[in-house]
Amino acid sequence: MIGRWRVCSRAVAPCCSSWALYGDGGVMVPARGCQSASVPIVRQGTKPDSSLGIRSFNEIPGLWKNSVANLYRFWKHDGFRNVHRIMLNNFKNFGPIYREKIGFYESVNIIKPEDAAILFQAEGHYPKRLLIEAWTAYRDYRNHKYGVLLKDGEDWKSTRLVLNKQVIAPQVQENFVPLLDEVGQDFMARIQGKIEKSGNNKWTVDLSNELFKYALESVSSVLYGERLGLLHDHIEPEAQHFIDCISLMFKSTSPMLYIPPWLLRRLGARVWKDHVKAWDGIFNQADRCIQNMFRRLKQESGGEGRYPGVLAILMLQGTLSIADIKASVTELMAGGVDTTSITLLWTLYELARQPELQEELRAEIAAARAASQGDVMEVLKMVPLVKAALKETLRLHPIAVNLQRYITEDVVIQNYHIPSGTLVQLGLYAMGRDPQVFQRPEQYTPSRWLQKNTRYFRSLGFGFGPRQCLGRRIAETEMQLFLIHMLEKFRIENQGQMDTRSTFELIILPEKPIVLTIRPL
Ligand code: HEM
Repeated sequence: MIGRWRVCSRAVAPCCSSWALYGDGGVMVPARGCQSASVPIVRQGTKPDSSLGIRSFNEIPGLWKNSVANLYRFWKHDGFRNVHRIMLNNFKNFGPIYREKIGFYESVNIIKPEDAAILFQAEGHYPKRLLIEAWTAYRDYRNHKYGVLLKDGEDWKSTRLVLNKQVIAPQVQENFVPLLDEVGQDFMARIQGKIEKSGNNKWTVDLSNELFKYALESVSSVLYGERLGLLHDHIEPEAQHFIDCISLMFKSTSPMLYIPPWLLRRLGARVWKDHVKAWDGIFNQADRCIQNMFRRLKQESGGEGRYPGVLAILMLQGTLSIADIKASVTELMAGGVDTTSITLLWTLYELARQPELQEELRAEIAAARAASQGDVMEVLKMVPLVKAALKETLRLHPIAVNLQRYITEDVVIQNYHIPSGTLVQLGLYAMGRDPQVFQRPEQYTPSRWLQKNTRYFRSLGFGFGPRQCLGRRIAETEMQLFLIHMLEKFRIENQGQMDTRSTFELIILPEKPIVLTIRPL
């Protein structure tokens, strides 16, 4: 105890709150004990003690005193689409911690890995992100249940624990691999077909819509154990509509982070109407897939040993209610499209700029193929550079601009007292580009992740702890298989494009189309 404050140097390793660890920083199932480490955390107390030199919450630099003026300034600088660049600037201006209030959105923002460690240590047993009111408002409006993404407290935890076992536990990967590998191979056959059709031995294209289809086909095959057929030339209009709705859902969310959805709804604002239209499309398509699945389950007596998909397993298991399963499966489907496809697009963009890196990756993949004698699971264990490339993409082009938690205890970060209940955000985009955290951050260098001691609270693209990305296992497997197949068959070239800027539409995506040329090896 120091004064009224207790300083605790408990573990800030990637494991806390009595959950056991799965993979890279993943904390998934209840377990005993916690690892040890050394970051001091103020655990209790109501007021900062100036005799310790700890500065008060109100001394944190930033723009938080006039939230309406801040909203106006933010809107004038096209902030809705520039959140990531504004954060980067704020860290340059205010230093490694700043406080902000824009409209009704109030936060403390941090950038250092060691501060991220303190943040996640203080996330409590039921980690909570910023509630995206637009998403809950839609569900309340249409009377839909909340799924794992939006649930809270014990309700979230019990659902998440059931889902973890089917979606993210290491042992489920072998169920997914044959399905995802098949989708990967079909995608490559599709590219080959396009190249042949072009008549000049190459295909020059903005791949984004193709990648959306690849991602939806992949996630659906895992969720429903069945192919949607999106990699054919003619796809069902509902499937394309679903893809368009996901983009619209993300795009229409970002203004509603700062302006309450109930107000926009009352004003009959376009953004609210678009948002409803988008979620309606998402829920309708997910419902169609779920209904098909029900029908199939009733008709089929036995699955001849074939993996039936996450949805069927959850239904047969009967631990969650049908309404809960539907809500979470819809969210998994919605979360599984733009995230992986945009990450793959950025990866191809970076690889197109570095032909020699493509060769290095090809050599690694060829060696893994030769050593694994046709076993895809084995190949996946032998491609560290492929995995590092995806990490590097998420460093420079993270899907989420920040990671957020409402802290459940008082902490001291950068010598400022932050009271329990505050929304603290780790600037993921800004951290990835901070030269004090990553040497030569502007360079795409996957091998940096192969060096020892580079990972301490730095590789956080999928979040951290028990509330990290639930779809991580699917996403990683899907993206690794994609790169393996792609690099085995094709060379990726760019069109001499200058740097492509990114824009914020709740997730970070390229501002303009990325046009690539794909040639057979
Ligand atoms: C490159 C791909 C992806 C990235 C970078 C990504 C990133 C993230 C991040 C940063 C979070 C918040 C984690 C936190 O707060 O600690 C998250 C949550 C989530 N993601 Fe992903 N994601 C990806 C793919 C997917 C896929 C493929 C799915 C579905 C199959 C998915 C489903 C979810 C769900 C359901 C949550 C909420 C989990 C919860 O609240 O318990 N994500 N994701």
